[in-house]
Amino acid sequence: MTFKLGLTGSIGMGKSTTASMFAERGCAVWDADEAVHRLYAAGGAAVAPLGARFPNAIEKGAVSRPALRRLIDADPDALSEIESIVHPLVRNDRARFAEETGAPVAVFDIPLLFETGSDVEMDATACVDVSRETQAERVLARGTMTRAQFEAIRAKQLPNEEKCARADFVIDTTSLESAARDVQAVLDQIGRF
Ligand SMILES: CC(C)(COP(=O)(O)OP(=O)(O)OC[C@H]1O[C@@H](n2cnc3c(N)ncnc32)[C@H](O)[C@@H]1O)[C@@H](O)C(=O)NCCC(=O)NCCS
Ligand SMILES: Nc1ncnc2c1ncn2[C@@H]1O[C@H](COP(=O)(O)OP(=O)(O)OP(=O)(O)O)[C@@H](O)[C@H]1O
Repeated sequence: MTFKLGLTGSIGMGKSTTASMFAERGCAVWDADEAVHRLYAAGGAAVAPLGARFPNAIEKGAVSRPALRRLIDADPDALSEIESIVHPLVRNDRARFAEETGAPVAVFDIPLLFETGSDVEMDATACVDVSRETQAERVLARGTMTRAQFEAIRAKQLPNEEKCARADFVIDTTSLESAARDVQAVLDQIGRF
């Protein structure tokens, strides 16, 4: 049986970088954001059910995120309806991946692991952690969002201290060395390799 490790942490705290370190050590990796992009793309499993409820959200056979944003701006309750359609599809995608991978350990990179209650499906959970200053520097250095947008996304997520307190393992992403050391410690504890 594949051991399921849920990996989470606030925006820009190093989930993807840490997930790659697990992959380099033989783990299979599944990424929730990537799964949503796949489900929304033309031919993806979210297109028909979202289109049935929100016909305006479909453009060129795919789910349009700007269109969804406009719907949510007009009616904030739409978000929970969208989530009630999308989350079960994400959960199916994840379950299929867990069944099909032959890897001893599968890592599930899920930004909203605790917020969505997905942690209960995991055998263990890990949270990445770095100082707020470093987090802000790294996110803003990407140049993809303003400080206000960053703060707004952070405000929607559980505080990272809370995520780390709930997680079985904490991975310090202050440097690549500290993260690699903690990743190896997690794998040693899991004991599947
Ligand atoms: C409402 C939607 C359409 C808005 O999409 P959109 O990409 O425009 O906004 P979103 O809030 O997702 O992100 C805004 C910007 O911030 C970035 N961002 C948002 N959250 C994060 C995060 N945790 N880490 C990094 N970047 C983030 C996005 O890349 C984007 O550039 C979208 O969030 C959605 O479809 N949500 C329902 C599905 C869902 O719950 N997904 C979560 C994973 S299960
Ligand atoms: N251990 C580390 N040491 C040094 N830099 C790191 C480390 N981990 C991540 N970074 C840097 O921090 C930035 C954010 O990392 P990454 O993309 O892995 O975070 P994330 O949590 O997946 O982000 P998001 O929440 O936006 O998906 C990147 O520029 C990355 O190179």
